[in-house]
Formats: sequence, C-alpha cells, structure tokens
Amino acid sequence: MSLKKLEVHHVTKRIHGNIVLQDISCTFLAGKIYGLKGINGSGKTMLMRLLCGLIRPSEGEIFYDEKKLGIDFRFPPSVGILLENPSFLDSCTGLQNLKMIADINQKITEKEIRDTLFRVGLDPDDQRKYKKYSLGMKQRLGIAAAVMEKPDLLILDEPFNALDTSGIEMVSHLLAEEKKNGALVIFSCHDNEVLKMHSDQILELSEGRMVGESDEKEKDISYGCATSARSLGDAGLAGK
Ligand SMILES: Nc1ncnc2c1ncn2[C@@H]1O[C@H](COP(=O)(O)OP(=O)(O)OP(=O)(O)O)[C@@H](O)[C@H]1O
Repeated sequence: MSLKKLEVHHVTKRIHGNIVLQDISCTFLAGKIYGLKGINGSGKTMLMRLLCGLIRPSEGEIFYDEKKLGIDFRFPPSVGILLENPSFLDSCTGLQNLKMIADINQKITEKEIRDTLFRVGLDPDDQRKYKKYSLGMKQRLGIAAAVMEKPDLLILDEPFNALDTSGIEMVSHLLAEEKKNGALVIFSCHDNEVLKMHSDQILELSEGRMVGESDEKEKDISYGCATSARSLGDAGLAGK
C-alpha cells in the first residue's frame, strides 16, 4: 500500500447555495478503520463523495499524502468505492459486470475477480443476470467491485445494508482483512454497536459539521469539539 495519509483541510461544500458540509478538517491514516456516523442527511455520503473525487469542495483542500486532489490528480490513484445504487448492467451476470469494470484499469486477472466474488459469498459461475439479483446480492457485488483491485483506500457507504447474517459476518471479516493488509478504510453505518466494533475511530457528522470524534481503541470520547479548530492529527493520532 502506498497511501499513508488522507487529509481534509477546512472543506466546505455548497450545493445550490445550501451548505451541506461545513469546515470539515480531519486526518485518516493507512491501516486504520474509520466509522462515519450521523443521522440521515448529516453529510456522510457527501463527505465520502468528496474524498474520492466524485465531487469537488467549494472551499478547502483534500490531500493524499503530499498530493492535492483535483490538482495533482483528478481521482485518487487507488480507491475502491461502494456508494448507493452502483451502476451495474442489468443484462449481465455478476462476473461479466466485474470483468467490464476491471477492463478499465487492467490491473487484475479473471481469477482475482472470481476469488473476490467467492470472498463476498457470490458464485462466479452464477448465470443469473444482475436484474435478477436480490438486494443483498447486489450489495455483495458492490462490495466485490470496491475491493477487487486491492485499493489503498476503501470507501464504503453503509456496507452492512441489506445483508443477512452471513453477509454481515462477511463484511466484518473483510474490514478486518483490509485493515490487516494496510488499507485505509472509511465506512458509514447507522448502528452504533457495529461502528464501535469495527472502527479505530468514529467521526460524527451533524448538519454538515463534524461534531464528534472518538478513539475506539483508547475510548477517548471527545464529543462536541469543533473540527475546524482541531483535526484528528492535532488530537495526537498521527503516527500511531
Ligand atoms: N444531489 C444533491 N443536491 C442537493 N443537495 C443534496 C444532494 N445530495 C444530498 N444533498 C443534501 O446534502 C445533505 C447531506 O446528504 P448526505 O447524502 O451526505 O447525507 P447522509 O448523512 O449520507 O444521509 P443518509 O444517512 O440518509 O445516507 C442533505 O441535506 C441532502 O439533502
């Protein structure tokens, strides 16, 4: 893994004049899992979209190590993303869909794609088309697409959604494995227990502001801090 640190510096996002994220600053380190929490509409998805370059900040900057997103590169060089409604082709199987995506970067072999499908609990030889997939199968395929190229950065918006018990176990296992392999993982979730179980650090958003951060390893809960005044790096997490 080459990415060591992802830094967000005073990022604000306005859409049609409305502030959807305000003065967000935080630091994410490789080999750690960060959980994003917050009620519906608090800005979790928006922050994740900004981090992976799908939208641009209105103000502020995002750095991948020393490189600035939007200036030094348009999209992060090694990122896997699970966002709502992934765009798979209805008329293709899971394997065909992943092969088409993998063709873009040509980084991985068909065997690696098949192994990834197994990893998320899908059968690579399943001939059913995507349109026939259940919600949980669609979610598993979305997760497979995000992880198959072994990205440095994994951004997963509500990865536990729509999954049965075995799917929840699969994602739990996968998060731990990705962390062990040195990836930087950021995921969102509405379940506090799940967030606590899997996160090294939980970041809480409310109305587009970062209102809390807690170090789950040290149980150093520090809610109510203004993120503009204090990044996670300032909190002494850098270099741990
Ligand atoms: N395309 C858009 N145009 C304008 N405003 C948007 C758009 N997408 C989201 N928003 C607004 O941005 C704010 C943050 O939304 P976001 O989707 O990031 O919330 P969230 O925390 O991910 O919510 P949820 O838990 O429901 O997924 C909300 O006020 C939402 O209405």
